[in-house]
Amino acid sequence: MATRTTGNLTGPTGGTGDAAAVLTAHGVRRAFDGRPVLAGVDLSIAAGEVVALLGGSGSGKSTLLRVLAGLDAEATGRTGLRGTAAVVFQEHRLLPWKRVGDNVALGLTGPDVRARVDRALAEVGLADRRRAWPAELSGGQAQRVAVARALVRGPDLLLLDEPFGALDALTRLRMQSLLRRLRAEHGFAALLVTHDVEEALLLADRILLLDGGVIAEEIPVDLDPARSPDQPAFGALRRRLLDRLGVPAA
Ligand SMILES: Nc1ncnc2c1ncn2[C@@H]1O[C@H](COP(=O)(O)OP(=O)(O)OP(=O)(O)O)[C@@H](O)[C@H]1O
Repeated sequence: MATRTTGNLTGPTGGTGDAAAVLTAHGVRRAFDGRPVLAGVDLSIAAGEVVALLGGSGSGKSTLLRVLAGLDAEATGRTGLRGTAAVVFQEHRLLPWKRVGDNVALGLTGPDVRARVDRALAEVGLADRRRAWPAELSGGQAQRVAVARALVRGPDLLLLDEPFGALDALTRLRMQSLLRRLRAEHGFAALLVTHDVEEALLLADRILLLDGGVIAEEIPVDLDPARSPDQPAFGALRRRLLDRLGVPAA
């Protein structure tokens, strides 16, 4: 397992002892202006596993994801990534002066780039928008391009920071089902930051609750793959999570 050496994050290069893990973190800490936000986070994500990271607003979810993505030079602790990771943020972050296809191709090299881009766009249902400009896309389409841009790299791990948070409810449902399909087809692992309990239950194999700067609770989602919110077991887990997050029953 390659170990991150960005900023103050250090660790052994030979592995962390967690052979099946695609991502590990040990004792990750981050403070802003002397105020600790991450106070020693430990986690491990197995190859192909989808883990949702839930927590109240300001609990440090996005901070943790940035650290795990290698985007925070100030964090301390140890992280390890096996293979490649790609990140999708809440905003699509497409370059407005590049066409859709060129956004997806960004940084790729080789004779088959065009074919890979076409395949990735087809997988997110945008085969016909390769020459469009980002400004010509709806919010949902732009976010699909962001997913294609991640997918085209063949990632072992997707780091998803509220990827559907800015979308309307219907588009959000469509994107959730797209992610489920892509995951089934490609088998990537994912860490999904969300504050939507239902989204976490629909997509994740396991839920981590971030509270007080640490992973305060880990909840396995023992639901069948064809899960749906109207199943009693789904409802029971939802209630348990909402209770844990301090949301009173209606
Ligand atoms: N660059 C920064 N400078 C100063 N404080 C920051 C910075 N980034 C995050 N914080 C603070 O760290 C805390 C955690 O922020 P973070 O965005 O990680 O929380 P979150 O759980 O993702 O929240 P939300 O669910 O509302 O998006 C907040 O109090 C935030 O104000």
